[in-house]
Amino acid sequence: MGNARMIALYITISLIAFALSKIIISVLLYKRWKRKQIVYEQGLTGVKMVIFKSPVLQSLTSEEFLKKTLKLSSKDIIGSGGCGTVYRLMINDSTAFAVKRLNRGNADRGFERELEAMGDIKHRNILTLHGYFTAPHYNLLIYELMPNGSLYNFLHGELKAERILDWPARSKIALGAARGISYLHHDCIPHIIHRDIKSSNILLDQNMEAQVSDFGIATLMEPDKTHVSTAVAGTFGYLAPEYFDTGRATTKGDVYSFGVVLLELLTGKKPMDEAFLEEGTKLVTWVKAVIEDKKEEHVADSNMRCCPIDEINNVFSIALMCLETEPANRPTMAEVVKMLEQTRSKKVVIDS
Ligand SMILES: Nc1ncnc2c1ncn2[C@@H]1O[C@H](COP(=O)(O)OP(=O)(O)OP(=O)(O)O)[C@@H](O)[C@H]1O
Repeated sequence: MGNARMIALYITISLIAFALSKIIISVLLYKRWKRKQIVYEQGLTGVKMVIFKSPVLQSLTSEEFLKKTLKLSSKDIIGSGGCGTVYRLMINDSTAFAVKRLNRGNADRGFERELEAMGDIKHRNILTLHGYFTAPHYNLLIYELMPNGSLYNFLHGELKAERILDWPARSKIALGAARGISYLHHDCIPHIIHRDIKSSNILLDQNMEAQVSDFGIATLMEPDKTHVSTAVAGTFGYLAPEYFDTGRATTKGDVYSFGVVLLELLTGKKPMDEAFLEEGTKLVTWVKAVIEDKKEEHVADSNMRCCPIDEINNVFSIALMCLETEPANRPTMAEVVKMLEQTRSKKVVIDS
């Protein structure tokens, strides 16, 4: 009798737990669905626009947004890359977005789920995705517009001559980018591998704070593959050596690419600078040789006005750790953040 009662009690508890879990999952799914606002959907033409609710977008009407998006033309282009073209979308004098046109159409549910997951990520060092637009022959991603463009443009592009980045600005960008990547690796569930860390994917806001962009793009472009190929999963000069053998993107591969970005910040040189190619070398090999000879201050970018030697040498050492040939010997991004923070705080102690 006692046993029968116990069994009945267990069954009742299990049923209540099952019902409760169903209710919780439904509430969570409903909340997620509510968070999204479908601005426009036209089944016949296969066009759909989804804008994630946010304070920035509250005052905009769907028609206004859609009309302006469809009017984008070559005069609005602000950049282009392997996956598509980026446009400036001016809604009014005070509101603007960056719209990235991906050269693939026919979004499936997996593509949309991926974008919704990207829209959920909120971090001060990760570029915010505000929404997307799908059409039969192309897709658009709607991002926050970064007024200062990319780190690449400051170090090697048209902004190089106009505005020189001093060491404090570079050190702030390095730490911000490291925090953004660390957030993707360690705090997002499931964890996210960026796959294409490079200076053109580190954008700069109005305060020259780094925002990491383009994560997930490689997966979006090749949705059916278990791993992504070199053509879209990374950029030569930034790819970790093991990638050429395995073809697999890993968090330690991101750490290696971040090490290359640190060298770019320290030396002001491109990873595959023409001068290196002529000599049959590359930035990483060149810097490793220089550091072995303990001559790192000779390769620090002479455009940085003040050069706190100790701090710069520390960051060279952090870059070298990231660039270890054996992935297991590289630090995690969380460790890189800690080391960069310690380097900066040491400087404050010395300065004060
Ligand atoms: N949100 C944004 N705000 C301002 N400028 C942007 C934004 N997104 C991209 N850009 C600019 O557009 C350029 C091209 O970006 P895009 O991501 O298409 O290519 P990429 O990262 O340079 O190369 P690839 O896509 O081949 O890896 C960037 O280098 C940057 O200057």
